[in-house]
Amino acid sequence: MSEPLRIGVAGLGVVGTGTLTVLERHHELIADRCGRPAMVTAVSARDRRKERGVDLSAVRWFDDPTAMASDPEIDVVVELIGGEAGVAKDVVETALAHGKHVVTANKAMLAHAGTELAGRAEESGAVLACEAAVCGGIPAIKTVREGLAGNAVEAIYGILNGSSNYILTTMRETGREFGEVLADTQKLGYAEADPSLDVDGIDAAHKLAILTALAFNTRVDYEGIHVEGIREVSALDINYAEELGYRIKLLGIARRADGGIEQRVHPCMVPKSAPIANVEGVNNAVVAEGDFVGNILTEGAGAGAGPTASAVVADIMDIARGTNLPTFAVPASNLHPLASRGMHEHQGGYYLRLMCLDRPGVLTEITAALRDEAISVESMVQRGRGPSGEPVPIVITTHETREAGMMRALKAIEQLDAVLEAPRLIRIENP
Ligand SMILES: NC(=O)c1ccc[n+]([C@@H]2O[C@H](COP(=O)([O-])OP(=O)(O)OC[C@H]3O[C@@H](n4cnc5c(N)ncnc54)[C@H](O)[C@@H]3O)[C@@H](O)[C@H]2O)c1
Ligand SMILES: N[C@@H](CCO)C(=O)O
Ligand code: NA
Repeated sequence: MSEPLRIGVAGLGVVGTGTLTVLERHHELIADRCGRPAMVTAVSARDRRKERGVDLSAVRWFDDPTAMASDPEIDVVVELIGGEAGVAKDVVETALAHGKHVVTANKAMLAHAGTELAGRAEESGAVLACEAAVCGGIPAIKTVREGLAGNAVEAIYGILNGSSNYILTTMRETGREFGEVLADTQKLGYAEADPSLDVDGIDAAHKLAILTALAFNTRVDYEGIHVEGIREVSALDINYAEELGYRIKLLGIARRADGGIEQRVHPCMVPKSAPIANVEGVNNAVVAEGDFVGNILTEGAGAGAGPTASAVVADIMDIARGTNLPTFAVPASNLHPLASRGMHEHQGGYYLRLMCLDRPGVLTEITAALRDEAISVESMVQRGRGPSGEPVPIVITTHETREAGMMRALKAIEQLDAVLEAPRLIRIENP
């Protein structure tokens, strides 16, 4: 058997201790599959005395993870500290500068500096691997980079944030409102330290930025993503969605379209019959559309110690086997600039919910605003009548139309005297 691969782990939180556990428990299996052992020889975290349930007696401890990243006795640095910049990025840059391979789960860092870091890895001949960064245990990166290598990818999309999916699922199942369910996510162990990263769509956008680069061989362009979260989704909209045959899901979508690639994260109404509509709770799912293979859906746990560590260890094993694949499927120097397609050019169907005074002529005013933008109504629901002066919901779905026109129509509708609250708009997606 060959020399052991020597691993330094920076960060011993949920994913770090999970990674140590997998490497310890499957020591023999990993050595058999790789033809050499993979051994953690050094670690770094903030608190040396903390009890973590893993045996650290035989490993070297570094208070400074950057010092560990330049240690000549280490072959692979596993960065599991987190954070868009700061110490995590210092660790990765230091390791790559010393020609060491890097495995990371840090989607925030890669969304902002992925192209640059992949370039540094290429220059030093090192691997920068990040399967754990995109939907934890789901092999999303391997599926696109390796399994679909012979396909042109038309689109990649999915449920990329488990906390938001849990909130939407629970709202639907219990009829509770967003604010009441939000607190539950903290107990799941899935939420980011700052839960607004989850519910405002930012975490999903971080992962989408990485997937887009992989699928389309483009530079990572987080700034080009249109991002909306789920705070505004109400129990009322979830009920209407059910009635109309849809589920509301927070999707991250990157699709080739005229003039470039559309990248967006927002709540979507998807037909209940679509496989992705039935991915519930904390689960994630990624769908890739390849020109030869068709649609591939992978579903599973996008977070948690075991699933995320499973992906970290798979990357470590690639390195142990001597596999050196580019981070984003092509060498970083060959990544194309991404021609971002603006949201105003998006074409799709829309769900609108308006809270209106129930009086003669209101519907005519609303449909006139839609007609003026050549928007064709697919269905309209107005039911019930509240106490005098109370708003009643009017729900409209439209046929496919251009977002720019829809936004103009919405502005006109919002200004009508009979429309009492800001209209709610949810895009309809037919995956
Ligand atoms: N938790 C998940 O399920 C999950 C899933 C996918 C990706 N990730 C990503 O994995 C990474 C780690 O997440 P986590 O949930 O394990 O975080 P965590 O907060 O549980 O652990 C972070 C660890 O980093 C250490 N750390 C912080 N600052 C440090 C410093 N200056 N020097 C040395 N160590 C330091 C902490 O002591 C802690 O051990 C993040 O990038 C996160 O986005 C996590
Ligand atoms: N906060 C993330 C964790 C995994 O990236 C989620 O809820 O999916
Ligand atoms: Na993954």
